[in-house]
Formats: sequence, structure tokens, C-alpha cells
Amino acid sequence: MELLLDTVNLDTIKKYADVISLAGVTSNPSIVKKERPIDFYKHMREVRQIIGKERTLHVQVVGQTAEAMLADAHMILEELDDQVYIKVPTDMTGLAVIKQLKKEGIHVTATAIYSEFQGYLAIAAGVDYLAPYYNRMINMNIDSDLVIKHLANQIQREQSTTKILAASFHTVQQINASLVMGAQAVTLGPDLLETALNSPAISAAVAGFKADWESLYGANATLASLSVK
Ligand SMILES: O=C[C@H](O)COP(=O)(O)O
Repeated sequence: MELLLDTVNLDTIKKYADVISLAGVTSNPSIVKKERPIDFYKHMREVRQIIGKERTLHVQVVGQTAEAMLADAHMILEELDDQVYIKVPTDMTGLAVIKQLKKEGIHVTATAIYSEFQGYLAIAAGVDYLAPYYNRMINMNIDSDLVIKHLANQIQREQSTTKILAASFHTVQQINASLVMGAQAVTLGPDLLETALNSPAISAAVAGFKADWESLYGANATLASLSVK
């Protein structure tokens, strides 16, 4: 499983890079808007510096024509580095761009996926990752689990190297479900990590262990402090 963060907040990335087995960082224009960086490329270079080259960095094009998207992609690679995954919306224009980028040997993440068919086209185009939007599909009354399952089946049938990078999560249960359905990677907002790991049940368990331990050995005693050597 690959676990990515769907944020470009530098402090958040720094914090979680030390906590979880972080596989990379994903962004899109809405995620960038939350940080409002004055200098976009400088900010993204800082993200890369934090995560290093061994983790994946996914940056989305914003152009509205194939030419503009290709120009965006080339500029991203020039300003950042040639290992960046170029995120391209999987529509008619985007597919033409994906085809060209793959011809140039560039890493591509096909994004804004709401249907199996979009995913099948992206797999056929040889993208590295495809990003189905789990919660947005649910809001459209689309069975996200089934879409991800069908995409995973297609990848297997085609013996493709494309990975499913499921995105757009609003609950931890959605993340679990997408992994069960066959997603190889998930990208999540830091709020979901907080929710998952700061639950009252976990805190209550930790408090209970602390109380039992302290009733035996006194307050502040740790295993390290009990050593007699
Ligand atoms: O890049 C895609 C995002 O993960 C979409 O997430 P969202 O539906 O919460 O905006």
C-alpha cells in the first residue's frame, strides 16, 4: 500500500513524513489555493525538498487546451524535476495530452476519474497512476467500490503496471473500502489521519494502561527507568 498526503502545507508534510510511511504528495489547484503560496514553483520545490526524490510528487496541469497543458507539464518538469508525476484530468483533451506525455516518457497520473470507462482509457494509455474520486462519486450516487474493483480487475487482466491512487476521501471507512477493492495507493487529507489516530477510544486505552502501570511502579516510572543495570 502507498499512503500519500493530499496537501501542500509544508508543516503538515514535515510532521507526517516523520510519523507515517509516506509514499508521496498529491496536489491540485484547489489544494494549492488553501496555501496561497506567493511563488508556486518555489513552494513546490520546498515540498520536494521535504519529501525527497524517493517519494512521488504529483502536480496538476491547469491549461484548458492540449497545447497549454503540455506547456504546463514541461514547465513543471523544468522548474521542479523530471521525476514529477504530471496530473492530467481524464477528459477528451486530457487523454490527448496523456498520450503525448507518455510518448515522451513522462510520469503521468490520470485524475478526475468518475467512471470505469475513463479509467480503462487511462490504463490503455499507459498512465502510471489513475485517481478515482471516491467521495465525489458517492455524492453522484455512483458505487465507488464497484468502480475501483472493476478498475483493479482491468489492470490485472491487462497485466498493466498502472496503479490505482484513490482520492477524494471524507471518511476513514472510504479509505479502507478502496484498499479492499484493490487500490494500490490512497491519498488523504491530514484531517483524516487526525481523526483516525486521535479517537477517544485510543486515548482511553492509553490512559488505562498508564494508570495500571503507575499503580504498580509509581508516577512517571517508565520501562527504561526501571532498569537496574
Ligand atoms: O485531487 C483530488 C482530490 O483528492 C479531490 O478531493 P475532494 O473531493 O475532497 O476535493
